[in-house]
Amino acid sequence: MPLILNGKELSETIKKELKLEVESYISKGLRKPALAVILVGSDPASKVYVRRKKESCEYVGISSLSFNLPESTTEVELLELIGKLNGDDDVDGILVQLPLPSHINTQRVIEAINPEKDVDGFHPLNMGKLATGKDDGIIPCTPLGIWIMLKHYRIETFKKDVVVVGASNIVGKPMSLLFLKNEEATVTVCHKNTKNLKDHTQKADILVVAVGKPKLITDDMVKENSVVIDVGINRLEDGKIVGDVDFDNVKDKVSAITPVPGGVGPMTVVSLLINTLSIYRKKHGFSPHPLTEI
Ligand SMILES: Nc1nc(=O)c2c([nH]1)NC[C@@H]1CN(c3ccc(C(=O)N[C@@H](CCC(=O)O)C(=O)O)cc3)C=[N+]21
Ligand SMILES: [Mg+2]
Repeated sequence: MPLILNGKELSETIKKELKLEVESYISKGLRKPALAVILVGSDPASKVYVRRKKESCEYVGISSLSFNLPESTTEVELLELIGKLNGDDDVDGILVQLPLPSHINTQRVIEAINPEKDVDGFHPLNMGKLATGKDDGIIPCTPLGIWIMLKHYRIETFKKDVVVVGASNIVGKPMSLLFLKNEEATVTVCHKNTKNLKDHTQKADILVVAVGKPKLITDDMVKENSVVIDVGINRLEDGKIVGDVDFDNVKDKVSAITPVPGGVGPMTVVSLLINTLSIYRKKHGFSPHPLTEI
């Protein structure tokens, strides 16, 4: 059996530590950290994710301010709310749940968030800082969560051949930039126009898959004893949630693998808390959060 990278368990351990950390700020007389969560519309999956984020905030002692806006909200109304939250000194982080309804320009919304409050790290300034190796930006939650998980399990990344499948702005691109930081690993990014996916994935010491296609990755596509990180969240017709990797088919060939659910997803949520605390720490004259140090 491979090592199962248990993101659920690790996220719970980290949340307990974050709870103690927040208690220490409160006992110094500081205010509670606060995260504003904006949800536009009523997509069922988005509602589930937002609820998870809010529950996790409450557990560690971060106030979560909910803004549940109707599907009919205009872009101008959303931009006005963001402007108000940007100017509110008691709000540390702002998260706009994606995807947004199609009548709203997502990029314009992301760029309206004060980059210092951009807990998702999606603002071009934060993406640019990650791309240029500057350490004072915010790292997107899924890549940060994966990095923390790899380090926790003492999986070596230095000089490894990493293959990232999926080139999205929220996972694939920032993940590849993180592995490239300090010239840590050799990175290949594959996407829907990659000519022969298997030629690339077969060479990966660490394979990260973030596409959204059940069973995309089978045993013939992975290298023996490699590490497989599955970011996919696919809901099947029977309600079951599976990743992009055919877990049962691949598991006996690899040395470590993340399950879905219980792998990357919970690490994404815990990274949102870490990013919120990091912003709060900087605002109160502390160093960035140690878990954001790459
Ligand atoms: N602005 C923004 N930031 C995000 O970070 C963001 C977003 N929008 N939109 C949607 C995606 C998706 N995402 C997940 C978070 C947690 C789980 C998670 O906790 N998954 C659990 C449970 C899965 C389930 O039951 O649905 C697991 O994998 O074990 C999954 C996916 C954050 N996203
Ligand atoms: Mg994310």
